[in-house]
Amino acid sequence: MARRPLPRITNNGNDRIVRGRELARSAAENATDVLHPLITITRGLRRLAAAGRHRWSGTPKDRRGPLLFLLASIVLVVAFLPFGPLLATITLMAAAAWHGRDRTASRPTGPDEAQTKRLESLYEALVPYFSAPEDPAPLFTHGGDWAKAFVSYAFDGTGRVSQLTIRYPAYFTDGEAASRARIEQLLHTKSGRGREYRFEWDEEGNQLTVTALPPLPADIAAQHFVTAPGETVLGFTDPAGVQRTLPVTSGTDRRDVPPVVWRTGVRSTEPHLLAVGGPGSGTTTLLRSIALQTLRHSDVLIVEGGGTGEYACLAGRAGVLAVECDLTGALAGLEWAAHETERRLIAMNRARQAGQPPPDDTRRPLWLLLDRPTVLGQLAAADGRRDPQSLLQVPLRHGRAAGVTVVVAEQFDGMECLSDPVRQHTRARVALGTASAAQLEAVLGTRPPTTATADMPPGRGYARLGTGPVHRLQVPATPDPYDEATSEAHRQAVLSLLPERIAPADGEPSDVTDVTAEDRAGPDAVAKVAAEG
Ligand SMILES: Nc1ncnc2c1ncn2[C@@H]1O[C@H](COP(=O)(O)OP(=O)(O)OP(=O)(O)O)[C@@H](O)[C@H]1O
Repeated sequence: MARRPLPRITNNGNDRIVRGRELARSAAENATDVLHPLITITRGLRRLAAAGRHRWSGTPKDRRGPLLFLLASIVLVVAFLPFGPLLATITLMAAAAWHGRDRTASRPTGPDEAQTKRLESLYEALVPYFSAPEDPAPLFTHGGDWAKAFVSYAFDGTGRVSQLTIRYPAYFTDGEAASRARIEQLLHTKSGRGREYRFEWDEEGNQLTVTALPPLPADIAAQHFVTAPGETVLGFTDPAGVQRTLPVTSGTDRRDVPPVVWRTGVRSTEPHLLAVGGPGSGTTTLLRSIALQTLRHSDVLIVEGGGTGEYACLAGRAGVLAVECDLTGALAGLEWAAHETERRLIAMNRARQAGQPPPDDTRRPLWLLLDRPTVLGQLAAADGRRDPQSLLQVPLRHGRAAGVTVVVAEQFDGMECLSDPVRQHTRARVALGTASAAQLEAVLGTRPPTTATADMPPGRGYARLGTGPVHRLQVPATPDPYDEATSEAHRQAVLSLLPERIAPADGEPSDVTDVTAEDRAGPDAVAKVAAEG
């Protein structure tokens, strides 16, 4: 039986366009090859004419007549010589061809001797990790060809590798953190310490890209950041990491920088934050920066476990419900916050069931900022009293719906004293200062894709929102304006952001214990008590 031919796949318009483009491109390339001498001579003639014009305009007017006469005589002589015009034309074309040649110096291709040595040494160092005796055609072998393994490379001004893409064999265990860490450690050491590197593993393509990162800007101080309500700038990061930039001022310089913006509120998937760092790493500064930003739209309750008075500048300010530094005050403040969260929830639910918008006294967000609560927990345990962290359970669990945000700052050595609800519900994470890989992993849930710098400035670290990528982070400088070591510019920057003072300056802040459960007409009631106290 004769088979019917299969129907041909019809060419669509796109194929024709692509083929047409290819034809046009190859025709243009061929034409350029053929016309190249003509193009060179034309370019040379143009250059000679330009040089002649330049010479003519540079000749003084009184000498132009004799010069013209000389030129005319030469032309006349040449015209009457046997083969004169032909020889003159050939000479002119030769001169034009000489002057019209492409003078752009051909750029050196490939690395120079020192760079080749560096690449060779990197390649040799990688051989033990990227080779196996059973491999019949190893990509990495001693004395092998590094050019086959290094897909692309770049060097900085100092001759050190600034970018390198490495092809590795498919059998390399790139899915194992330990194997990757070994390679990263080796490349970090061999490419030059003192810089930060980003490692991007393309497991599908068996390629690793190493990029040297410039330091993050450490000159940005506290200021009014252009953000929407519910957005808080944690700090600044690499341009590749985020999709937006913020205009900032640094001295007289205005520029756009990429921020790490944390969104809170009903739709946030990371409604609470945990910041962990070593001593002096800048966690208090981060909390101060957050407080100054949120006070524009929210009320803030601060609990300071360290008891060093580093939030004194905020005491008695509009919107600051209390700055609690002792256990009694912290317990009272957090108990109020737990009740307030419940009150808001109930009021909002009732309004929703009645088909009404949420009541006004539930709309202003409430922030609870706790700096080193585990210190207070230890005091409470010694005293046989309640751990202040236990009072965070309701705000952490229901805070998102009730407009209550919890931020906890702790030191690495106090991490194991953090309660389970704090660990579970703080899905926005920040790790500041020098830390081991294990410490960073404990805070961020994964290892950062960048190496640490030997010299971490204060406020430098990493941020991770939920399960998102880990960003390098530099917190804006927001020092204590009452600290004598604070520079005048930074002091003024912070003072200018403080809300107006509504309680006496020495104002031991509010005493939230005065607010009873029945008297909870919103945070304003506490603020009123603070003002009266
Ligand atoms: N982002 C920053 N930019 C500039 N300086 C900073 C930054 N963060 C902190 N600092 C400076 O580093 C020092 C320590 O900061 P901070 O008190 O915030 O650290 P900490 O983590 O709370 O430490 P500790 O708990 O030991 O007090 C301060 O002098 C502060 O001004």
